[in-house]
Amino acid sequence: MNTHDVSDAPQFTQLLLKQKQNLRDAQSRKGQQLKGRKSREEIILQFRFRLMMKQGRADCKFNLGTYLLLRSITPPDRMTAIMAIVEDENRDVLMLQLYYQEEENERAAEEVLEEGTVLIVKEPYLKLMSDGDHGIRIDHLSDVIYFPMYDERVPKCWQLRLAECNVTASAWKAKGNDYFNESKYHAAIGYYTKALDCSPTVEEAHTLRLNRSLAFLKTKQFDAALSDLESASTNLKPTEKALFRKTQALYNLQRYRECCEVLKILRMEYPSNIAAKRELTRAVNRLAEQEKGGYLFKQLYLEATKLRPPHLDHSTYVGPVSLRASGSRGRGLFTTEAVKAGDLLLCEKAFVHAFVDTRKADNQDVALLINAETNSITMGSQAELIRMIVQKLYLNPSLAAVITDLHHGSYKPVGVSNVDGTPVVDTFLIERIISLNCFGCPLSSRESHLHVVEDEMSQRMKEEQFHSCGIWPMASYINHCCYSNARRAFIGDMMVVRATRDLAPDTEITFWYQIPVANGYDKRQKKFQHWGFKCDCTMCQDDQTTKKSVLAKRQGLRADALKYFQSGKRTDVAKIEIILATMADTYTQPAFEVPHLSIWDLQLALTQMYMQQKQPVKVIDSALRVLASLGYVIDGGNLPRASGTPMVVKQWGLMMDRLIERWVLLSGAYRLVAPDLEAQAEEYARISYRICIGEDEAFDETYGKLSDLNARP
Ligand SMILES: C[S@@+](CC[C@H](N)C(=O)[O-])C[C@H]1O[C@@H](n2cnc3c(N)ncnc32)[C@H](O)[C@@H]1O
Repeated sequence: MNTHDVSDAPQFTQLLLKQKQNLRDAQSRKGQQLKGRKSREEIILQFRFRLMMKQGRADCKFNLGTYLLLRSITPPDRMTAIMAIVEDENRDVLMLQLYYQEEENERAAEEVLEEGTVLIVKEPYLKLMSDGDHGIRIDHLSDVIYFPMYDERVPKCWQLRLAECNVTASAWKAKGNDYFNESKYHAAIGYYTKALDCSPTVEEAHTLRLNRSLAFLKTKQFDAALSDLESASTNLKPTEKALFRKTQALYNLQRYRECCEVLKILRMEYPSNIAAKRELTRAVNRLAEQEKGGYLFKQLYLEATKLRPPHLDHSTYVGPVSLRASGSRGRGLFTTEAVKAGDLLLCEKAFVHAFVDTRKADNQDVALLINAETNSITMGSQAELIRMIVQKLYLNPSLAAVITDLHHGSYKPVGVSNVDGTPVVDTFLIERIISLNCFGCPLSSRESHLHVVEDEMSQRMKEEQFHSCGIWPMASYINHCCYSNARRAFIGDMMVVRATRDLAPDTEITFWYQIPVANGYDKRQKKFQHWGFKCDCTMCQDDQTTKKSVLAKRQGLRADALKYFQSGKRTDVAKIEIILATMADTYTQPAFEVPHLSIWDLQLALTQMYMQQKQPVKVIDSALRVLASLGYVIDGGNLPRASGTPMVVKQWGLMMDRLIERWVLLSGAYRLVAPDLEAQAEEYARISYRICIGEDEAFDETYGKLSDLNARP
């Protein structure tokens, strides 16, 4: 949804075909033995040389067997994957590539695959690389088990520090502390764990769990930190540190109510703890957002402007909606009570959000993601999104279901969630989930709205495509409908979903996966192929049942109108009016039942012309026609009218960004000829703004900045 899909671009289609051929070739080699391999020395030398030159590319893979016991014999290199040369017990060597690892600033490659690391690779895939060499590719984090050097299972010939095998718990703990102090938290966790296995005293075990919990917090393993803190305090009174760490884990797992409760205890028991006071305020704010939708949207905007990546410290609010079955559409979100146009349905924090800073010229964060099974190629940060989700689920298994429950089409996930105490994260499942549920997003909808409004006619109907993207699990349950009743907006990594119409209880909420444009039924449906459905909304049905000759006539009239617009002659206005009236006659159903998609943007441009000609009465008539063509039913807005009659939107139609500006224009035009309607039109402008941008606290600032529209020449 709003991602940069380049599946149909000829230069990328070739890439997809090549990738598919590679996969077919790989499949045909499945189970074969390696032949004609280079010598051990040659492979090591080449890798060390590569390490210096920083080169290498990947292409295809096939299955080797059940598991391999390996030891790395070179320092690691980091490219897309972390790589090193590994040997088995027979001293055969190959390149090992670990994909979807933490970033260098989170965990150095040296810490993941230090020279001498011993590991087991489950179900290894042997990959033929583009340079003709072979490598072992690991896509699933849970396919690797690392053995610390002190582990008895490490083959004798590889054990370096046999003398350490009988060390006491306190000696292991001291080693853990050393690693912790060097910020090598994963190694520290390993040593604390070893110490806990060496029959520590109750006090020792308590300290070890406390120490390990901090290392877990540092490595974002919040589940494990919590579990340590809970078992550390079963017999003993929780210490100040333990309580504080518990609040950190709970906060990061977005368990704000529990977090507040622990913080209150902490405040009571240790009143001088200043950090706890600050944290309590923060957690209370998150709870108010989570339970009541109490957001200070201006604050959110400020944060989105300053933070890079724009990952805001705010929580998710699920409004009056619930997840239910939606017939052939699978599951969907439904209203649980009546809502008004503009009401908040969801304000969701991204589960993960991969940001591409469009102001940076190098575009280094943009990558191509090719899916040979779904025939799709996207450009953006989706590959990074896979890495982020895989990591987050691997580190915090309690969060797995939030993602794995999402729609994944025909993909059959593996049936186990845990092997040998390690969580199983199926990277290919995550990839499929991203492909069907990911949203492309701007830095903020306000920012992209300003572009839309400042663009001229040629840009108006362009689908917005973004390189930043994220997963918002709750919003992912919303199905598509061209004639939708909700819209999504973004403020940094927060998605705001509001109703675009008044909705009765138990109404299914829908929004656009792709903005509906007047380019015909087939072209519209093609965009949904990727998700495997056809839209059957009233507009799509109408397009399908309208005779081809009528559609062609409509297209012809549209082309004529566009020509007159381009000429920009004042005298052509009358001709455009006639064309628009003739186009309206090609529809058999009224716009309040089936919006007239071919007309609204032309009418919009006509309103602009009337505004430039300073004809307020015409502006009012034309702007109301724009709204009517999109399905709005408005009472009391047309002229002439009896003063004092209120203007009421009886039915809301399709919500397009540019309608905000039309309402602002209407407000300005009414000021001149029907002043009692000015405020009413402005109120509708605000509601429309709130829907499209997510909030209306910055409405005055935005429309002030756009200059006084009514004063434009
Ligand atoms: C992002 S998911 C939406 C939630 C999904 N219905 C579920 O059960 O989890 C997208 C999938 O929903 C279904 N879907 C969405 N809109 C639909 C529509 N208008 N008609 C039929 N199926 C639709 C398609 O299977 C699509 O691949």
